[in-house]
Amino acid sequence: MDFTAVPGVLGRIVRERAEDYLDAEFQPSARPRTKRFERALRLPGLSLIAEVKRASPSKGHIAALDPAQAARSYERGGARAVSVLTEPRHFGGDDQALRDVVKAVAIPALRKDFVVHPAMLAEAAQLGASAALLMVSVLGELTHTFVQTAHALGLDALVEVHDERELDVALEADAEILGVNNRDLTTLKTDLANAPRLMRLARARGFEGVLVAESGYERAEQLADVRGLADAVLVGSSLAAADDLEEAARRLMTP
Ligand SMILES: O=P(O)(O)OC[C@@H](O)[C@@H](O)c1c[nH]c2ccccc12
Repeated sequence: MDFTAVPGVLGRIVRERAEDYLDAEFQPSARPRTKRFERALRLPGLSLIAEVKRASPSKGHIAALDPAQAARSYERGGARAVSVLTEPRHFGGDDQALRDVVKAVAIPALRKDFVVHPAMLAEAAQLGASAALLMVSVLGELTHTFVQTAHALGLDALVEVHDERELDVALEADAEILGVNNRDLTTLKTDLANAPRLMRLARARGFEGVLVAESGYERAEQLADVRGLADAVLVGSSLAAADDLEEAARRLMTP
């Protein structure tokens, strides 16, 4: 795969990840799909996917979280799933964080990384994740193949889009769980109107799967626009930076 055309900050990260996995071998081990992640998001009301995020390109250092402790706090605060960043250079993640979280909580875990190689999906399954993030901005027309690979490994795939063109690709790829990112990962600018707009468009085009609004949420009032539209919301920085993660999760989700 060639990622020279991926622009901005995203391009840099993706090329680094491609280099990391240059010699990786993909050894598929088929597993039945449990759809644990998908089912958690489909529970009545707006589901919270809370993210273990220690740093980011837009915020720099966020918090020196202990992943297991953080995930337990999120779970007590009502989170229905936990997202764990495993990207090491810009997000302070690692594989051990995911392993620790899976052991610590009963709710399903999402591997959050810049997936550029199928070996990263096999790894996600091995580490105990129930789902993996797939970004259309990175995978383009290969998204379909990666969705199929994730499913064959027993994983749910959260297919992320940021604009209308990417939405078309995701729908063509038979995504079952669609994430709309409010943040443009090439410029790091966030616009909270983006997720509601593209989620409405997805429904208008006949998408019947699960919808996830991603990024930039800091206060309960900001969720008004996605209630009744999204099945779930993915929140990282504002929760991770809080003194009391459990309380922050609960407060954010209380309308
Ligand atoms: O920290 P925030 O603004 O609450 O955002 C969380 C999550 O949506 C964000 O971390 C994210 C969304 N898509 C990604 C892709 C790669 C890395 C990170 C992300």
